[in-house]
Amino acid sequence: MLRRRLSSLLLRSPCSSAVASSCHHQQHHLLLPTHAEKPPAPNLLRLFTSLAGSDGDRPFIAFVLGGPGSGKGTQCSRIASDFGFSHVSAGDLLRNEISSGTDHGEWILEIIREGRIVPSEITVELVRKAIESSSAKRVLIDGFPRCEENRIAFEKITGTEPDLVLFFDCPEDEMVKRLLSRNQGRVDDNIETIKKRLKVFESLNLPVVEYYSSRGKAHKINATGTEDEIFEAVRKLFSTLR
Ligand SMILES: Nc1ncnc2c1ncn2[C@@H]1O[C@H](COP(=O)(O)OP(=O)(O)O)[C@@H](O)[C@H]1O
Ligand SMILES: O=c1ccn([C@@H]2O[C@H](COP(=O)(O)OP(=O)(O)O)[C@@H](O)[C@H]2O)c(=O)[nH]1
Ligand SMILES: [Mg+2]
Repeated sequence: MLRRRLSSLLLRSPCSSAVASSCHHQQHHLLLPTHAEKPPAPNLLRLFTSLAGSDGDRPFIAFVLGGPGSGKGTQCSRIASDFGFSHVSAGDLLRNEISSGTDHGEWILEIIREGRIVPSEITVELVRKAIESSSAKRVLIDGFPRCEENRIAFEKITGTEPDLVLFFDCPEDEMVKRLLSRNQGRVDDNIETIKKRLKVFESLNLPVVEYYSSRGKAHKINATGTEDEIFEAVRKLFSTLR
């Protein structure tokens, strides 16, 4: 059961109490191309070589999605240093809100502790400001949007769609193993919260990947193997940026 690949699931799990009320449940079946199966489409190559995003003034934006523990943060650091991207982690922005003692810090902490999704009003603003304050021409948005409601709010408020979506595809048991040995003292890296996060990921985040897949923007990366092996697949996809 745990060994199943999330991308091949016909998602039927019922909404759990861990699911944010603002994000509704849908059924989805992902049919994504892997990089190995399919080289980047010509329009993707054009976008890469153009440096800026399709709106001219704004940076090239890549959303980086995948389940908890799939290696988003790890791979984003490497993409950032090898390909000149700025790395915006939505989870880190939220944790900064908690540690800097903002008004809503305790509320955000409770949501993260329960594995739920922070309302778009908070995250879209944090992500938007981070993009705006970055001088980089290429930005990775790690771990956002977490649900369709996040996606729609981001696109509406910024008037922008990502140029590219990376999806790290990893079996659940591997993600659980990685999270339980992450050792960063995170309140959500315990088995109870991890189970909730996996449910939220399946029911709310995978539909976002499927949406972008249907728009020809999502690229699936096999996220099993060593960090180096995974980065090799990522590197192939991004190498036209150099
Ligand atoms: N390919 C890999 N194999 C084994 N462990 C990994 C791999 N990639 C990342 N990790 C480790 O797994 C944990 C989760 O990785 P992370 O990048 O934080 O994932 P995410 O941001 O998707 O939750 C970290 O402790 C990281 O060092
Ligand atoms: O756009 C976001 C990003 C993160 N989170 C919350 O922050 C937690 C940790 O997110 P992060 O991306 O750091 O976790 P990862 O998937 O990298 O383990 C998530 O479980 C959510 O509770 C959220 O609500 N919205
Ligand atoms: Mg992360």
